[in-house]
Amino acid sequence: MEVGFLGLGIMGKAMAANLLRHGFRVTVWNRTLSKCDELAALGATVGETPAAVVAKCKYTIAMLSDPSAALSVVFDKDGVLEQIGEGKGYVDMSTVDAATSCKISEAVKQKAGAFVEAPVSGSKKPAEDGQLVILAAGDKALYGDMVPAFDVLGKKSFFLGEIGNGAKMKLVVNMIMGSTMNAFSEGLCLADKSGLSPQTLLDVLDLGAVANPMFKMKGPSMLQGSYNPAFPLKHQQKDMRLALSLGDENAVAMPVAAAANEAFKKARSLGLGDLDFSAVHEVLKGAGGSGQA
Ligand SMILES: NC(=O)C1=CN([C@@H]2O[C@H](COP(=O)(O)OP(=O)(O)OC[C@H]3O[C@@H](n4cnc5c(N)ncnc54)[C@H](OP(=O)(O)O)[C@@H]3O)[C@@H](O)[C@H]2O)C=CC1
Ligand SMILES: O=CCCC(=O)O
Repeated sequence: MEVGFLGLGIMGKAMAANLLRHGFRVTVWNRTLSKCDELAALGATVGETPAAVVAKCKYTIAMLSDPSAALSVVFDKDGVLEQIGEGKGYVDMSTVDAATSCKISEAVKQKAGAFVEAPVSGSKKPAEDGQLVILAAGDKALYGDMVPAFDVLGKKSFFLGEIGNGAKMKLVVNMIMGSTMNAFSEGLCLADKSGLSPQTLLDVLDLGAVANPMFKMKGPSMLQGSYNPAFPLKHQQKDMRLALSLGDENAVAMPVAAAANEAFKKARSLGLGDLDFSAVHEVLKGAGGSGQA
């Protein structure tokens, strides 16, 4: 199967490499074109523009930072819309809001193309290992066509119905994740300040009802103040913002998420946006925790 791939950041690079490893023919594009070199070395063809990739491939996947990037790659000059049309499918796996997805869907459909939104749960390592959870919605026939690719990229795909449902599900999941990260960080600080070993707290948590892969994976590096980015903090804050906006639209009170968002915003203002989202711990430490936890 031949696919185009737009966006070779942390996730896109791992996903495109995974498709190549599994025998897919992949044509890649990235705004900073030099980032295509590594994929070319693995066997990818390089497209000069999003339009060139769509012209070449029946199916094109995108994995871009945020709504503004997702819209730009579709609507700007040399964008997806210039070449999408009958018999071609566009699959946006970026985390965006439902309004962005709907706008792209409408434009692609007007050109007689097909569109699926398919944001993912899971970070850099699951992307490398093909263990993502895919939250798809939109054109059912295109979804069916993409199953061979989704089976390589993920351990499970959900088809959630009409466009927007994938985006909303993803935002709900990440809102919970961002709020949980804040509670976790506060707990590490509280343990430390009250004379307990934060490391022992990690061991205790891991054996109880709230044990989860995030605590297990991020806890030890948070205790060391090490935040090598798997999921950049700036993207987590974007997701909190979009989730809070979804809460506004639906009159859902979200005081916990709102407080967590403030901590992520503070972290961004301190220049931590490109670090892993667990770097919010630096903010919470500064707000009353010790310098150690
Ligand atoms: N990292 C993670 O753990 C996860 C991330 N996600 C979501 O996946 C998406 C990608 O994340 P990730 O790979 O981590 O992000 P990165 O920041 O590593 O990569 C972002 C990508 O978007 C491109 N981009 C940014 N702005 C524009 C623009 N205006 N026009 C064209 N391209 C643009 C970047 O190009 P350039 O190289 O030129 O800057 C790069 O390819 C995000 O929506 C994120 O929320 C979802 C699940 C997990
Ligand atoms: O959007 C990023 C999600 C990261 C994860 O699910 O581990």
